[in-house]
Amino acid sequence: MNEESKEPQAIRKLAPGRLVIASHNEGKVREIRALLAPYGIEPVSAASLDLPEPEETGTTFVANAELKAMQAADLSGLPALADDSGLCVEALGNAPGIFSARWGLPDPGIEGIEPEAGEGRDFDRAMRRVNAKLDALPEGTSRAAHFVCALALAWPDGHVEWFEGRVDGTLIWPPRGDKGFGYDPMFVPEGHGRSFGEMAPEAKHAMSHRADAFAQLVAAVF
Ligand SMILES: O=c1nc[nH]c2c1ncn2[C@H]1C[C@H](O)[C@@H](COP(=O)(O)OP(=O)(O)OP(=O)(O)O)O1
Ligand SMILES: [Mg+2]
Repeated sequence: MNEESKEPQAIRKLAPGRLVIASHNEGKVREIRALLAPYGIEPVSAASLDLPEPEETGTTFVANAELKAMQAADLSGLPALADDSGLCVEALGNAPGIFSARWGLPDPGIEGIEPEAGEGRDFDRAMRRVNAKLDALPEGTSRAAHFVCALALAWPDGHVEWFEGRVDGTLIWPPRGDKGFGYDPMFVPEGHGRSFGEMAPEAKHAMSHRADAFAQLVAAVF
């Protein structure tokens, strides 16, 4: 398929305002909007449609992305794009992984993570917990980590397509930068000196797990 024939198909399938971003995470929604903008797609967010936040009962990133996308497509009658992502720390058996958002809660209900006082999701807390787990391991333990992003695109007829992206890097302490979201300030991508928290959005989009998954989605769908 040449470029000219791809363009009209993209517009027909995913017209502006005809795609729901099935995410309640503002940081993610901001990034997904920026990644879709070059294709002329202006999605509506799950929050603006008052869609509920489903329970993420899957055991993989893909399963959770699929569940979030299917629920949003079902409730809205529109195609829906969901993102399930997380930080995998190799020396921690790839934790926090699919529980990356939960590690920011005062009591994540996860064995080996002490409950704390407080309310709401807090990524300073989540990053501190990751760093404490690494510090408890023998000196010289690898601080290698990767982010994973699974995207699921669900159509109202029940058809789902999914894509998975990844970026490798190292965890630093203390965290650096106030850009991005989540674990960005403690993650330095391979071959770079700055953390995701120190990078402008365009720099992060040039190499992130989310951009990697998006490239696959764009190649398959547009
Ligand atoms: O680029 C990233 N930079 C930093 N941290 C990141 C990134 N990508 C995912 N993460 C971490 C934080 C996030 O909270 C969790 C995903 O959990 P995840 O369930 O997929 O998302 P969520 O609950 O925050 O929003 P929602 O499910 O409504 O899309 O992993
Ligand atoms: Mg979630």
